[in-house]
Amino acid sequence: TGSSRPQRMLKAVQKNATKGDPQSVISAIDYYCRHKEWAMNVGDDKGLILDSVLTEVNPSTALELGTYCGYSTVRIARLLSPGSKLITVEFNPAFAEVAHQIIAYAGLQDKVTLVEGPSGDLIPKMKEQFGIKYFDFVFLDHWKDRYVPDTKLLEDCGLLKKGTVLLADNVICPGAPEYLKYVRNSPRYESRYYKSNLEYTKVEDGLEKSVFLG
Ligand SMILES: O=C(NCCCCCn1ccnc1)c1cc(-c2ccc(F)cc2)cc(O)c1O
Ligand SMILES: [Mg+2]
Repeated sequence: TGSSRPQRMLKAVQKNATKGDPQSVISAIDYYCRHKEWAMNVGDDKGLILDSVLTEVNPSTALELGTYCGYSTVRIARLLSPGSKLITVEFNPAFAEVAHQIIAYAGLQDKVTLVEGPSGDLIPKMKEQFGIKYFDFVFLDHWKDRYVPDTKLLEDCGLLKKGTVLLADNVICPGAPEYLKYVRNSPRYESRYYKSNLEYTKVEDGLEKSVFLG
């Protein structure tokens, strides 16, 4: 049988990027997805917003929900200070397999723990299994109808502290209307919308940044 879109993306990285150079991996994926084959990476436009929020937060422990092929995993991990850790959760084994290889190609495997499985089951195990007290930063980029239940789960499991930053992708396209209502109406969050565009297109999309107030 033929290759998958993630496998073709990996091939493009292996062909066009330099091993151990995260920026070249990011550029190779952006070029491929803009000129050859669209894919649901956060992309270069929203990626710049992700970079700026990350640099501002400078998290010691970060969580990503929705690894896909590891594009945003590489964007996040390349900006982490020495000793900081990123845990990334992927439900789809085929996606996780490609992501492992792209993260390793970028040379960032020591900063990243990729966990396969349903986020709803894994979040309650974070403290015991990964020795996490709380997360300083959470990037939500998985199933859009899981943003609210998983945010509530993170609260209930005591994984958020005063000042933890949640950054959610796709709040306009495909959209996460319940999530926007939840964080914008809750007294426990201070939210702000960063307008941008859907990766590699002219369609509007954006990121919602929500600071947990404790
Ligand atoms: O569905 C998305 N992501 C979740 C993928 C599966 C997550 C599996 N998982 C991981 C952990 N727990 C569960 C997504 C979709 C689009 C999109 C936009 C327009 C369009 F026409 C088609 C698609 C753009 C994105 O940026 C996205 O992120
Ligand atoms: Mg997304």
